[in-house]
Amino acid sequence: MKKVGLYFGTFNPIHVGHLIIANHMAEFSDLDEVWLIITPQSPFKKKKSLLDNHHRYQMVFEATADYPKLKPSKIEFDLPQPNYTVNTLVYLEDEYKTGYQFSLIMGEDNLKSFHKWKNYEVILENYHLYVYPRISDKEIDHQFKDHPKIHKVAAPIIEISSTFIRKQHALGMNIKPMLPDSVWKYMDEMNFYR
Ligand SMILES: Nc1ncnc2c1ncn2[C@@H]1O[C@H](COP(=O)(O)OP(=O)(O)OP(=O)(O)O)[C@@H](O)[C@H]1O
Ligand SMILES: O=C(O)c1ccc[n+]([C@@H]2O[C@H](COP(=O)([O-])O)[C@@H](O)[C@H]2O)c1
Repeated sequence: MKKVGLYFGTFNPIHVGHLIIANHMAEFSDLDEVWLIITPQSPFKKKKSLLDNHHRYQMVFEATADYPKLKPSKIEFDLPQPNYTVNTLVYLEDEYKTGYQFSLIMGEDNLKSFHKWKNYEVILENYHLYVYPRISDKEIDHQFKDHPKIHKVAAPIIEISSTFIRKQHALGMNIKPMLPDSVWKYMDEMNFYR
């Protein structure tokens, strides 16, 4: 049985914060692999300055190329938008009928709004959540505190966001250390976020 952690994100673009979390989960938890699922349209996000799915996928592909336990995934590309995670999980279970055990990876910030996700109770009934620390003022809903399916993983906190990277890059600031080299090169050559 392969234990796979699903790490969903817009990845517009993927940055070292994402990569450090994905690698930490693959190396230091009981997960065998982490799949980075590029979400075409996140339910709570606006489409503004959103790069084409395939470009975002290509950057995740480049970022994870040297990490055999990290795999980019296009599975949401052909699913209805916005992409509700519960629907993707149903699709995944159908595609990978045997030999896989899926779990979700999320930051503490997302856990704090998890009660607003579509059918979150169904997700929690069927899947384990691996939660890493994130800085935010909101409180964790009492129903998620000490929950047997929610596992805290002490991954490092790296407060970088794709929004910051896009904005500062457009202003001509040097954001190079925040991206894997291959991602920086691809983004620069393609003139993204200028
Ligand atoms: N620096 C970070 N450290 C850990 N987790 C992060 C970091 N940045 C984003 N995440 C989380 O990783 C997942 C995928 O990130 P996503 O690309 O959707 O967000 P983002 O980087 O915050 O992008 P944006 O700024 O465009 O909203 C989300 O669950 C998000 O909360
Ligand atoms: O299913 C939902 O209702 C739902 C609501 C918000 C977010 N998500 C998932 O969580 C991922 C990270 O969310 P975000 O908004 O922090 O980028 C996003 O890519 C979606 O796959 C899912």
